[in-house]
Amino acid sequence: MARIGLLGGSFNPAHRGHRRISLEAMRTLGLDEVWWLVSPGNPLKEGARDMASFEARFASAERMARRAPIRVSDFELREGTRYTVETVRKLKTRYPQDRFIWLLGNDTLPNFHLWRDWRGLAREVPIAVIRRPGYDSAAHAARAMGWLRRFVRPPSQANDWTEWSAPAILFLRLPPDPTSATAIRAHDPSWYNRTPKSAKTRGRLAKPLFARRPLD
Ligand SMILES: Nc1ncnc2c1ncn2[C@@H]1O[C@H](COP(=O)(O)OP(=O)(O)OP(=O)(O)O)[C@@H](O)[C@H]1O
Ligand SMILES: O=C(O)c1ccc[n+]([C@@H]2O[C@H](COP(=O)([O-])O)[C@@H](O)[C@H]2O)c1
Repeated sequence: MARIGLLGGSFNPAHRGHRRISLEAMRTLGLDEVWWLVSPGNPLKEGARDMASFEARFASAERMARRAPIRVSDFELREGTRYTVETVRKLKTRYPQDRFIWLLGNDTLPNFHLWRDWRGLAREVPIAVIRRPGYDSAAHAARAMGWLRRFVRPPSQANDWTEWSAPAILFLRLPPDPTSATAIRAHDPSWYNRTPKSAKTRGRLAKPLFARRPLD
């Protein structure tokens, strides 16, 4: 059994905040790996004009994940899933021997009640929430927290998450990292026009990334 953290995102682009929170979560939750699930299209960001191509976002994630126990995955593109609840159900079916925990930044909590079947998602996997500067009060006042609050686990039990039955939600006490893709795009507005030229990346995308097990 591997203990796997799932970080879904647009990665538009990936940045050192993604890497840092993944490594910190790995340590705190006793994870073997973190899988970055590059979203083909966040259902709540449909039509976003500053969204780079999937290939460019995937390549940026691969660069940022280098030399870390982080796997960048195109699982959602291959499986045709757009909603996290579907993705997680497919992952659990595909990798029944592994245990998954969903990682998210607390900036996503205020809109979590808009995710498709978010209660169903919370029943599938425990959720670990990572603080972002400036989002604490909005996250705790989030509409979804009205229901999720009763499932909050103390940070002292973080390493025991595989023993929990979902729903379970844990607020990790990690040093907040201010990095954001929005700020990076504001600084370099043209990045999303670039597409990766590397044949290596095209080759990687052309064959199943998860042929057997992601780390094989
Ligand atoms: N610095 C950070 N600290 C904590 N969580 C983060 C951080 N950056 C991203 N995340 C989380 O990682 C996941 C994927 O994030 P995403 O790819 O959207 O990056 P982002 O910086 O939030 O992008 P954008 O600014 O475009 O919304 C989300 O759950 C998000 O909350
Ligand atoms: O399932 C949903 O309805 C849903 C709605 C909005 C966002 N998500 C997921 O949330 C993750 C973070 O997305 P983003 O764009 O904020 O990086 C990513 O995996 C999305 O697919 C999922």
